[in-house]
Parts: sequence; structure tokens; C-alpha cells
Amino acid sequence: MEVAGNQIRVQSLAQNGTAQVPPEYIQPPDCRPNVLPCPNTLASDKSIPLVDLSGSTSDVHRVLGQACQEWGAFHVTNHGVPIQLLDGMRKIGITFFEDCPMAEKLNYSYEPNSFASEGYGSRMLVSSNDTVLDWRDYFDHHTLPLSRRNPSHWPNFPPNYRDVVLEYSDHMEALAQRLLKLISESLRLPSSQIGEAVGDFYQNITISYYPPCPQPELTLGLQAHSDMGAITLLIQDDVSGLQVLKDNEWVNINPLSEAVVVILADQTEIITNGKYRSAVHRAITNSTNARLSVATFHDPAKTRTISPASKLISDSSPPRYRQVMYGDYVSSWYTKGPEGKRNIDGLLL
Ligand SMILES: O=C(O)CCC(=O)C(=O)O
Ligand SMILES: [Fe+2]
Repeated sequence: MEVAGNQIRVQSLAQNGTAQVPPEYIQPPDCRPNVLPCPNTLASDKSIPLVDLSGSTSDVHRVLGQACQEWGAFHVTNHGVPIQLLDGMRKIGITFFEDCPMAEKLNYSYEPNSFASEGYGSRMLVSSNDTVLDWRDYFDHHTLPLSRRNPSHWPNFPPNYRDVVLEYSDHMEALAQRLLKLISESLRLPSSQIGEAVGDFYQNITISYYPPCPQPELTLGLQAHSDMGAITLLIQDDVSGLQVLKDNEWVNINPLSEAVVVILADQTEIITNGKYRSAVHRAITNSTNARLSVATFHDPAKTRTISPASKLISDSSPPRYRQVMYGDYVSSWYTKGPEGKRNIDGLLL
């Protein structure tokens, strides 16, 4: 078994051909997928809305506004990011995880003693010891601001890996800015309102790799959570696994190779004073196919203070959240662990 800093890579476990997952990966019964009789663990046949960005501005505002209000997650198409680049990103990810020898992958291991460090890892670093482990390996890249970006920390297997990540980072930043403008406009705010409240993006790109799991009914690839920053842009391969919670039901976000999944995160919920909600989502596993996703997170700087936009506050719509320094929000997230929306709920007034 190959281990880095006491951390076992899930891929090594899966390749060992184990028929039973180790106990630290077994979810408590109420968090397991597809378990009867708890109705909210069954996946529904609904699907998230699709926003076609080539539509008329008024259609885009309407469909996107409704998607943000009701789901906090939606697909976008005609988004301007070359489809070839989406495919290129999936390709370098799968090549790194599946074709790069484990010994070489481990050279890029993240720093196990610091929060959200860059590199190859398995365990999200939360302080609480009772956290069940996710059936997932990942590679996290720090891509923005430029002062955090150091491509020599990233794999160069395959040889175009770093170039693809650089190009992808720029396209995702532009798309995130465009979406925050549309989101602001859909609330009849000045288009720069949410973007200015967030400030310059801290962008991280996380490639997640979920090996086949011998007991998918007992595990989660990634436990239920809402993302802590402002907006997440995600692509996936053709294997299902991502689910979003809607009206107490888990809904599959089925793969659409040319679309980007947009997931509103907690700071956008705070800035919009809860008019738009961050989406609770999770990843489930399966016993036959490995799954890959690429999530690009856009967050405020740790020193940024986030509060509900004053234009959305009135006598009939009082502030719902306390203001928070983003760095404090992140520390509390890592101390308490994700678990649904308990972090943002801690700011409710
Ligand atoms: O793999 C996925 O589809 C979900 C990834 C995710 O939610 C995350 O990294 O925060
Ligand atoms: Fe997420």
C-alpha cells in the first residue's frame, strides 16, 4: 500500500481489489446514498435548469434568476469556453490519475498539516476526528491571483498539463466574472455589484478522481456540502455521480459534455441576502467506473468582509446574515467540517 504522510490514496485501495471498504469510509446510515426508507436519499428524475447564454439578455436574466433562486445550480451552454479546452482539461486529468505512476504522483502530495494546501491528496483537512473519509483522490491547483500561481507545483505529466491548466484558469475566470454580472443584473442590481463585493478572485482548480468503489451503497465520493466561496464552475466526464439537494431530494446532475455546471456558493448567498441560495451537493460512487470532475472555485480574499448588499435590504427585507471576514468563514468551515449548510446557517440573524 502506498501512503504519503499517513494518507492512503483511495486509488491504491481500489486497485488492491478490496471487496469491503475500510470502516473509516463507511457513512452513517442517514448519509448513505440510495437507502430506503429515507425518502431524501433517493435520486429524483428531475434535472437542473439549463441556461443558454446565447439567448436574449432578458431570457438569460429570467432563466438564470429562477435557477439561482430555486436551485443554486444550473448548466450553462454557449458559454464561450472552447469545448476543446473542456475536453483537454478532462484528458490531462484522467492521464495524470490513471497513467502517471503512483510514486511520481506522490511527489506532488499536498502538505498534510496545512489547510487547503496545493497538490495531490485524498483527505480534506478538517480538525474534527470523527469525519468519515471521502472515496476520492484529488489534485488542487492554486491559480489566482497570479502571486499564488506557480505551475512548477503542478504535474507535467502529460507534457501539456501545465499549459492546459493555465489556459483553463483564464477562461474560467472570465466566465465566472460574466456570470456574476448576469446574476447581479437578474436581481436588478448594477452589473458590477456582486463582483465588486467579492473583489479579486482567489481561484483554485480541483480535479477530483473517484475510483470504482466495491460498496457504493455505504460510501460517498464527497460528502454533502455547499461550497464556501462565491461561485464554482464544474465540468465532469461521462460518468454520473454529482447530485444536488432540491426540496429534500437528491437530484442527479447528469453529464453534459459541452456544458459547464454553475454552483452558487455561500458568499453569493450572503451578498444576495438569501435571495439566491448556495446549492448543497455531493458526489456518489459506483462499483464499475472511475469518475473525474474539475471544479474551479472563485473565492474572495481572506481579508474581505462579506455582507448582504445594501440595495437588497429594506424594511420588508431585513438583513438575514451577519457580516463575516471571509478568512474567518474558511477557518470555521475547516474546524467544523462541511456537513450541508451548517456553516452559513451559523451566520443567520
Ligand atoms: O466531483 C464533483 O462532481 C463534486 C466536486 C465538489 O463538489 C467540490 O470539489 O467541492
Ligand atoms: Fe463542492
